[in-house]
Amino acid sequence: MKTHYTTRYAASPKDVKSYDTTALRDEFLIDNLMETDKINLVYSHYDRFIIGSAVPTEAPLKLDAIDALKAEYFLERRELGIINVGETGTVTVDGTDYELEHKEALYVGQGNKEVTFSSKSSNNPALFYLNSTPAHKAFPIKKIGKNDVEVVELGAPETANARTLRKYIVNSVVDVCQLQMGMTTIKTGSSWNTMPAHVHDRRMEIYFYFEVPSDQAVCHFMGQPQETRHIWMGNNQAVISPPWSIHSGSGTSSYSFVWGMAGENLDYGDMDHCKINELK
Ligand SMILES: O=C[C@H](O)[C@@H](O)CC(=O)C(=O)O
Ligand SMILES: [Zn+2]
Repeated sequence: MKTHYTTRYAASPKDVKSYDTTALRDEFLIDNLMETDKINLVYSHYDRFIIGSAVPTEAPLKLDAIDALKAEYFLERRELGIINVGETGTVTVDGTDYELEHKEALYVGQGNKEVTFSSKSSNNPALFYLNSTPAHKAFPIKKIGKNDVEVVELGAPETANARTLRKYIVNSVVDVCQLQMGMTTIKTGSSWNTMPAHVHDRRMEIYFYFEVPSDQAVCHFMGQPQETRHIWMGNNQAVISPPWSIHSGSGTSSYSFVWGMAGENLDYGDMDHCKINELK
């Protein structure tokens, strides 16, 4: 079995105030993604969101039903979003192949029994980033190519937050139960994502940072708006944002990240914005 998983529990903001660097990283940082020939998953108790990666080289990798699900197969009561941030690869769902090029996505609805991942070239593998949430309705599988995404330009160079946001898995593009996923790329010369910061107490969120140069980093900010903490992050690392937490980062270079969320509603724009000069 090549599907590995660890569990993360939910934390109270009262407790998180007293966390030191190690405790904060142990609880919220995910730093074992994109290991080759493995499917690595984190089962979070926030909205029972699963974060993971699949990097097949020579042999395909099969998504197993991890014990935490107590299900016959992984998608028995779940839906899955996949974004390929590597080279061309194929996701096979119950015998049907879906080829995903760099930055293409696939939505796989509840009830599909077998999901496997393979790469076109074992030397330049696909890097499949995975987000999965509980689902109570079976929606059709849909591939989201580069031209299917909704593109939004945000920010400005003067405020160092000029960025392009691409909505891949949102309910105006694909029918979903509760999963939302997209990708944001910071423009050269800008550093901030999600500034002004926001919270959405109805939904948790995961940021997966990639395209971070190996000698650079992103300083990710979390916590209640008047009680923030930071986590320094490198390439191919993800961070869990509890519903009560801001999620915003500033990089030492340009970078990209995949955002994924789930919870009470499917309204992407439902955010409570924080005043920048009131953050603490
Ligand atoms: O709830 C929405 C999410 O936090 C992200 O989509 C925000 C983001 O990518 C950005 O502003 O740069
Ligand atoms: Zn958000």
